[in-house]
Amino acid sequence: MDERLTLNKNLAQMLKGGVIMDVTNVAQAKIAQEAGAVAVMALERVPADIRKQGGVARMSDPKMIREIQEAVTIPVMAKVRIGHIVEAQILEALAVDYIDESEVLTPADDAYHLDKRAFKVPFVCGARNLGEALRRIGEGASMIRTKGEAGTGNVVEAVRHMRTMMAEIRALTHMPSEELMTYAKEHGAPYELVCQVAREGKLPVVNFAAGGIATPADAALMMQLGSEGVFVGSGIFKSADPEKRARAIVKATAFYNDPSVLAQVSQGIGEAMKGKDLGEIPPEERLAERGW
Ligand SMILES: O=C(CO)[C@H](O)[C@H](O)COP(=O)(O)O
Repeated sequence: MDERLTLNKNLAQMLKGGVIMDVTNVAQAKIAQEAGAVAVMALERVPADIRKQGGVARMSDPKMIREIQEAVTIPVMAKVRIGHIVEAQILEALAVDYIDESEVLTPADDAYHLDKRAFKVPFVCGARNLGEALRRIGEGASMIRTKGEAGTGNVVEAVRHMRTMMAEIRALTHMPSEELMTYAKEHGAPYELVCQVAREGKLPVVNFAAGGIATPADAALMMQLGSEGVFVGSGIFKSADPEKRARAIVKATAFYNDPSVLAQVSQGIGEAMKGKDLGEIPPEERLAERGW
């Protein structure tokens, strides 16, 4: 099982520097692939629609996932509700490339996340801070994404989560070894993983940013803050011209440190999704608060 976990972690490294796009049908999956996405996330509704329509958001119809798997050659990810063991078994049976145990869907279990070591397929999980990331990695996640606030078109939470994570990692690298156990206790993080981050100055798995990225500049910002790639959903398919915006976000993610390329790819790509101020979202509708 540990060999499998190492393999899965290495597999996720291959996505580095890339954009993973939420897609809800074959046409969108093809747009994503042609734009240069490194993977697609197959789901029935992008987070902005999940937010708008309300109700319980569940794993997508396997038929839709299969159609997308047949239509593209890049990896296909799909989401399960937090703690939903059977949805994860179904996605593994469908041979998706990654499972996202996602707070964007309505949690199935309000106490326990999945034991991801019980599966062969790699998992990606959301986190707002280092403690949460290390708990998910301890459960067997092969990839982390900061949560942001999905479906808002507002990057502020993604920035906050990435800055928190990077600041906590930096702080650990300066911490005297006798303080690490107390840190582990206070952050609810496995001690061995805390020691590893303190030694290496980075997470033991690849770390992407997600939630609210809506422009090429947003994607580049997350990369400059230390992200190793980005997930974009609503920001592309709720914009005026998804094809142009998808291509621009891919290029901006690759050339995140080159303002002249960023200026060029940001122009003439049509209107961005409208977006929401975080103040408009009541606390009970904050998706990032789901999970622990
Ligand atoms: O949930 C996700 C990752 O699991 C989405 O891919 C991501 O959060 C999309 O958010 P947005 O719609 O704001 O781009």
